[in-house]
Amino acid sequence: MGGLRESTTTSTVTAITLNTVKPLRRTTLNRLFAVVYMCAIFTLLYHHAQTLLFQSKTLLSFSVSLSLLVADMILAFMWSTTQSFRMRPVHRREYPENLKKVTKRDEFPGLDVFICTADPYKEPPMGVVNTALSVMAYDYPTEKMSVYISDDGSSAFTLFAFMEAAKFASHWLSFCRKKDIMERNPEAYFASNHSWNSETEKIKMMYKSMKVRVEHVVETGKVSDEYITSDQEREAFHKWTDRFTRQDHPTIIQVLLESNKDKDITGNYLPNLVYVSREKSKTSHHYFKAGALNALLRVSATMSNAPIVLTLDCDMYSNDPETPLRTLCYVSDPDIGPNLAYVQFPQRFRGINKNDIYASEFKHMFALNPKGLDGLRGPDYFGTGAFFCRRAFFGDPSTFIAPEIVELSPDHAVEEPIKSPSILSLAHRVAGCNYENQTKWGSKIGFRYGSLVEDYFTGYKLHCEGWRSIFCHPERPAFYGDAPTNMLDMLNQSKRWTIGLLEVAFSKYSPVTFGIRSMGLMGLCYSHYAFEPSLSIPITVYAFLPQLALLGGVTSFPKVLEPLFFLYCFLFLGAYGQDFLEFVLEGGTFGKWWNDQRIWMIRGLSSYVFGLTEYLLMSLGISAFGFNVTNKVVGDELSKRYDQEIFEFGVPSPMFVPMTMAAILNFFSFSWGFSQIIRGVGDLQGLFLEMLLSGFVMVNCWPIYEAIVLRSDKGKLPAKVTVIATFLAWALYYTTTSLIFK
Ligand SMILES: O=c1ccn([C@@H]2O[C@H](COP(=O)(O)OP(=O)(O)O[C@H]3O[C@H](CO)[C@@H](O)[C@H](O)[C@H]3O)[C@@H](O)[C@H]2O)c(=O)[nH]1
Ligand SMILES: [Mn+2]
Repeated sequence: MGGLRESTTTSTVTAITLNTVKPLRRTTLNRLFAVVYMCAIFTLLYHHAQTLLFQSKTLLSFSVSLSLLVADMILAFMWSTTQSFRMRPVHRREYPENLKKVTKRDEFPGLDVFICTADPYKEPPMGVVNTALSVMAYDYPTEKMSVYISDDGSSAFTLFAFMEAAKFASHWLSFCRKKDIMERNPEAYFASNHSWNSETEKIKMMYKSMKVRVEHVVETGKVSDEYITSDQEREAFHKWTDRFTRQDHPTIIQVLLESNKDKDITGNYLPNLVYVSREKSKTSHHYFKAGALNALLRVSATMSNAPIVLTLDCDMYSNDPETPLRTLCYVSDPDIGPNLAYVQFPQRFRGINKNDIYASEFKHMFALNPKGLDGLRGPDYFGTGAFFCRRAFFGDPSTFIAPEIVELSPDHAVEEPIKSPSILSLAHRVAGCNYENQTKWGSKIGFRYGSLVEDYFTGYKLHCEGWRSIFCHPERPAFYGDAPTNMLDMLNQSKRWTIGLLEVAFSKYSPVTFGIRSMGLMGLCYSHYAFEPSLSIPITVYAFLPQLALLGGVTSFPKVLEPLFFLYCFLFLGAYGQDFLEFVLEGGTFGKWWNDQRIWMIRGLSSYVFGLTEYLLMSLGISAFGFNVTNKVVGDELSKRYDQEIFEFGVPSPMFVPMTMAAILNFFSFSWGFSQIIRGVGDLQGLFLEMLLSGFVMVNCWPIYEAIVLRSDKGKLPAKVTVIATFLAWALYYTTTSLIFK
């Protein structure tokens, strides 16, 4: 694999540094530790196998040993996949200030921005508008930029919001340029900026009144006549006929701003702004977000066909106008450019509470692992905040796959203005719901179909084809998005991912087979995600089995000071210790890390289990699932509790049951063990590890105990969940102790 030297990429002609890459210092230590830890794992597995073969005389001890062996084998496999991220982590930096020495501004490549939205109630149009305005105001030649909105919710309210946004943009863009502000999301700017003058006051009023109109339209459910300012606008809304539904309607494409024609108030051109709601019918597949993105790839090809494409979720606004320039530092690098599929920026979230109680920063997924991947072929695609080279969607770096019509080819030049009838009619055609039939879209071309995590799957397929990607993580976050602020939203998101990942794990492209074969270590990295849901097995085993055994008078772990005791201690402390160190080195705090590992357990007992089950039911043809969009609106009361770091349950969801069962059962096994020791019946040495495990689970379950007994607010755990969980925990205890551990 050859050592990765510290390297500096310079443009050959001018010797100007655009980007640098350095291996992380901890790499050698990581590799050494991996060897030691691996030996420890093998010792434990050897011990389990021996116990199973030679010491398991009864059915009981056999099943306990077998379960522990299986659990530890899965943990060992998952550990090995994590090591692949630790073998070659790198750190990159880019120097956008040097860019102008290499390329002139008018030689910058065109940039098409895709913003996806799917539901005007879960994703309020004002949020989408703010995201769009923040990118329209990029420090980038406006005549080279086009912003496309994909509305899978096909909502007249969203279109209305963007008609308003188009008008406001002509003030906002020139305001940003004049004041040279960093914060170009109007909502965030007005919320945080306090040095007012009359000009700022004026534009703020303008923004507020737009917001009032848009929110009024959503609230009343009607675009009232007084808000419509031209016949053209009125005509656009005629498309929403009585027969129009979200699942069944014709294509709607509205060009709201046309660059080279529409100017802002100071006479500068505005970027293109296009609203697209692709055709839908109940009889054809839509492939959720991947389908939406492919429709935009085609529509944008007919209108602007920029070589660079930025994909954004509707909540993910720009926090730094320089971001596209950072991307260019890689795109225009002759050593990287030719094989480069995309430059991925981290997902960052605004409004996360102090200790990030739902671990939604996803530090491993969005910060630590990508650095490890970047030393190989590059980070996986996160679904948002990625600048793609359009060419990467058409074949591998050496073989170009031509699309079915030449106008969609990445090198096709658009000759006519985007509002011309021929362009508009082609755009409508390629947004049609039957357009993809008998084409390579979704399989060989564009974003890939077949998984609910279209982002992960698309990045994976691109890497398999030989493309590379870059992880660009500047100090000032490039984008900010929303993270779930209640337990159920978080678990539902995680469940959707679980299903999507399993779809890949058990497909013919499974990373453990196809992936490792086509790209070695990189395939192991992808396996880490694909098989993450399998962690639910060891987590469930460790949350219930030793505790039930303890209640049945059987111990599963070695006594204190036995050699194996130290092995267990080393394995536990080694894994947790290394994880903690990495987390903190990446800017985390103890509190955030603690919650991160807590949520890891909760997912293992909840979303992974339910995701696995739903995936099985789907495989058997019993049920189907869809893309359940994450809610991006937060009520006041909930938001208050979130800020106070109180867990939000509130609804009686089955997803809360297994974790509540674990909380109850661990409480009883711990208390029982404790009473044994107090009464002098049990010996502490023998029960020590069991007690430690139960104690650890209990500390992790503390918010659940609180939610059961101490709280009376709306977010507490519904009594129904407690009752069901108590009953199930008791049934589990009863069957195991009376039938198995008797
Ligand atoms: O049929 C659909 C469903 C969703 N979306 C859009 O997809 C985006 C992501 O949806 P969200 O509910 O916010 O999902 P998250 O779980 O928060 O998103 C993560 O996971 C998704 C895959 O499950 C990726 O697509 C996202 O980029 C990634 O941030 C949003 O902008 C939606 O509007 C569509 O355009 N069409
Ligand atoms: Mn999201």
